[in-house]
Amino acid sequence: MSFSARLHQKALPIWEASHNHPFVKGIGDGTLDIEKFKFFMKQDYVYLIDYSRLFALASMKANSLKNMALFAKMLDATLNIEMDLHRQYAERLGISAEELEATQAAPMTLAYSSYMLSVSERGSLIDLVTAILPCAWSYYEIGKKLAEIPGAMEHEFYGEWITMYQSEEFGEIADWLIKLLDELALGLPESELARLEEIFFNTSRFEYMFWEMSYNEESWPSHVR
Ligand SMILES: Cc1ncc(CN)c(N)n1
Repeated sequence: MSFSARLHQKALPIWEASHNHPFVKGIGDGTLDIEKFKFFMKQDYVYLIDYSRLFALASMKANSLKNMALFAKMLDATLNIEMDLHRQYAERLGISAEELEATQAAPMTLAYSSYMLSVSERGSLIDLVTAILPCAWSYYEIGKKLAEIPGAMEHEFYGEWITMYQSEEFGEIADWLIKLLDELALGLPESELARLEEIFFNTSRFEYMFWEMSYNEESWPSHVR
């Protein structure tokens, strides 16, 4: 079994909980309360700013010129394609790009981005790739699953979100990260693999918690905002 398949198997119960989360189901059947989606969009935007920084860091830590260029491409795709989806949704919701960028990160957003940044800054390239993989891979899986629901991609509000995450271009990023992880993991001792498994498990948990936070619109208590 490849290392990525081992990680996927270990985190499967968490991934399934994400797939079955009412937030995700609500996007799929079009019933999600727009206020919850608005909360998610704003938090996701500030999350993606730090996620983009990780691609810049990955480019610096990359082991070849080819991989440097690929990480630079992912940085560009996140800043200019994925985040553009957020800017477009924001416009439809009456939020300006400036307001979106000035969103105050909620505790869970801050915890997730800070965890990924600290693991990636302290560790080597494989730590970074392991930390970001659930982000790219699980959204692609969710996108594909939701796209199977008849009419979901044509939904007048949530259709574009599903169309983006099920896209071939988005899938290529996930596939490339999976392949790179498996290459980097070759020959590593079990103690190292187990340490990486913990990182993957943690960011999978954070992915679930991000849906949970968004569904409940959980931020700082109003008196300490
Ligand atoms: C929290 C989260 N995780 C993953 C993705 C997909 N890049 C995202 N936009 N937001």
